[in-house]
Amino acid sequence: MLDAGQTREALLEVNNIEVIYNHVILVLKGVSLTVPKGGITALLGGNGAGKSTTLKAVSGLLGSERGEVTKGSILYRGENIAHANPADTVKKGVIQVMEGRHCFEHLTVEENLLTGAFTRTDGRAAVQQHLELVYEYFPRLKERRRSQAGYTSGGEQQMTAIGRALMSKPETILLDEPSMGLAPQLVEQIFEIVKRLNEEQGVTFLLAEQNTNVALRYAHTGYILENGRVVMEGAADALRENPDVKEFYLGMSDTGRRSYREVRSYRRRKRWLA
Ligand SMILES: Nc1ncnc2c1ncn2[C@@H]1O[C@H](COP(=O)(O)OP(=O)(O)OP(=O)(O)O)[C@@H](O)[C@H]1O
Repeated sequence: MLDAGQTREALLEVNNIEVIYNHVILVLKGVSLTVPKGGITALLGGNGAGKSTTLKAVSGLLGSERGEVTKGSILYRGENIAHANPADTVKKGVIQVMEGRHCFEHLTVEENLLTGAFTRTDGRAAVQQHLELVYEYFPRLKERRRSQAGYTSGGEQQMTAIGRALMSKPETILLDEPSMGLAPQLVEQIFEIVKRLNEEQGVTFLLAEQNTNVALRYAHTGYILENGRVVMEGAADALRENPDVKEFYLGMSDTGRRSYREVRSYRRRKRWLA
């Protein structure tokens, strides 16, 4: 199972991109990554590392925040989408679920889901059928379908946000921090659904997470970002066993406290990359 992320064809290739906000704030300093078709790829790193910015660069949402890809390319199925508008990117099959859910609070859960189908041209019957499919994955949303989204729980709002993205019939979902603010049991439930959507519906995921532990248990491959650069990448199981990842991102170590010398060499590497 863990080879899935590594052996399949590349769907999305981010090549050495630089992103600048407001013409002056350099945030991504040459990020490259590959998302294989049918895989779950995790983008990891602490606060402000550049995870959301990377996702927005792919989905085309940077523009609304005065951000811009100033170098490099973003190839989706070989076509450069680095400067595409978000609606065109959705039509190509790539959609982002923003951090913090962003439901339309005054609309019902079902109305929220239906807004996700706005780029579709395959007719109401197909949309209705797809809605039922979304409810199969999120039975809780079916129960809550007539509730105003603003009055549903954080977990239900996260489900609504993912369900709404699914309504566009995406090939790839860019999922930003699905675990944010949710209890561990709910986080696990959401990741289980991600896994099923990946395995049963073939949806490719690129997910940004601060929760390294859960992300590396569900992803096939991972990239760790620090300060706008990729500092480590590899198969998820290899990253989970990596002593630096264990110590700095999973809060554990094989050998108890690691020696100052080892920590220093890691820091030195970080400085080198900075
Ligand atoms: N619209 C913006 N204008 C200026 N700077 C921004 C903007 N959005 C993000 N940044 C800066 O870019 C850097 C990376 O932010 P980003 O949100 O991509 O990080 P992140 O890894 O997703 O972290 P978090 O999990 O906290 O969202 C941060 O220093 C942040 O302050």
